[in-house]
Amino acid sequence: MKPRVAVTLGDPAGVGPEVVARACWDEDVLAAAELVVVGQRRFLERAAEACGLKPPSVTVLEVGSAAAVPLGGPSAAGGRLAGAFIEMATEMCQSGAAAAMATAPISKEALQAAGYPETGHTTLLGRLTGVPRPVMMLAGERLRVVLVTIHCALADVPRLLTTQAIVETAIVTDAALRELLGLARPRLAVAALNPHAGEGGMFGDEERRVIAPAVEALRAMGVEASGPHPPDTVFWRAMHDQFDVVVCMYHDQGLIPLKLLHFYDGVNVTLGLPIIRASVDHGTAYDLAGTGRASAASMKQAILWAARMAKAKARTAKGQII
Ligand SMILES: NC(=O)c1ccc[n+]([C@@H]2O[C@H](COP(=O)([O-])OP(=O)(O)OC[C@H]3O[C@@H](n4cnc5c(N)ncnc54)[C@H](O)[C@@H]3O)[C@@H](O)[C@H]2O)c1
Ligand SMILES: N[C@H](C(=O)O)[C@H](O)COP(=O)(O)O
Repeated sequence: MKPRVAVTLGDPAGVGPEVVARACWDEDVLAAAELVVVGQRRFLERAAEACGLKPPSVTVLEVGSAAAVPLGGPSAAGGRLAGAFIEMATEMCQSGAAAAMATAPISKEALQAAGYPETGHTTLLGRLTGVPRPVMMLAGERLRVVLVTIHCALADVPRLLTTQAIVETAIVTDAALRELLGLARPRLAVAALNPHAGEGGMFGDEERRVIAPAVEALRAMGVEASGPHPPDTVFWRAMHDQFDVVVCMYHDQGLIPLKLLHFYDGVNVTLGLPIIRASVDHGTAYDLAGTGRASAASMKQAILWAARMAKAKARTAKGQII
């Protein structure tokens, strides 16, 4: 049986509805999952028209008000609807009405203009499911990265980076790669923060004070972790199969290499939640909204990943080997 995947439309002012409309016509997607679009048919139809497609014959769960949302920029109205779509998809996953969710992009600015205190899906899903530290993983065929600190100012990173935060991120990652991706013994490379891993303390001491103790603690717990590795070479090594995932100290450390390799087909997966969520790796692309030119490759991958992880989770729950 195909897993039912709740697909949110994202911010209606961005390219979300267009990439969802395209994905709803994709043969691989339709073969892998039963789709329920969580949003509003008017946005899906507007998007299909922009893409030169017929409106997809997919179930649409109507959520939110009939407020007008102008294309091409953040607004409180768009943020309010985007938030409502995520809330509904989460409820569906929690109640068993859906096996997983796949999300189209939202704007953090619009979400906050609508009154949400969160900085994106990851923290919103954390609140809705009662998980204090969900882990953001971005993944493609060639590279996987997880982030210890996520959406914060670069100046705040050294303060937020603690041994405990690194250990918790790595433990969630280790468990999720086993359960959802079927890796028997995930190899985690923990990146350093400073150039050349601090060069013995010449360029910072976070490696010695914070990161190395985390690696030691993880190894004592049986996690196959190593590091702190110099950041300028660790991604290349992971890409050449020396590691299964790189544990990154801050957002752009991990997302620059990931998006350079996988902008079109990368996915963003939230680890450590009681529900399954995969997402596109790109944003609202307001500059493309309404043109029909946005690539749907990442949206397609997000739905395929959501379906695959839902199946793996169901098999693990039944005690079968993945
Ligand atoms: N999954 C998510 O919800 C998610 C992910 C990333 C960024 N965002 C948010 O999106 C908003 C805009 O962010 P940004 O401008 O930094 O990044 P962006 O990804 O929206 O756009 C960056 C560039 O990539 C292009 N692009 C993006 N998606 C594309 C696609 N599918 N096909 C072709 N080209 C595409 C855009 O036209 C733009 O030139 C921000 O509020 C950001 O926080 C959301
Ligand atoms: N850093 C994420 C990315 O670039 O894909 C992104 O901003 C999305 O964040 P949420 O999944 O928390 O919305």
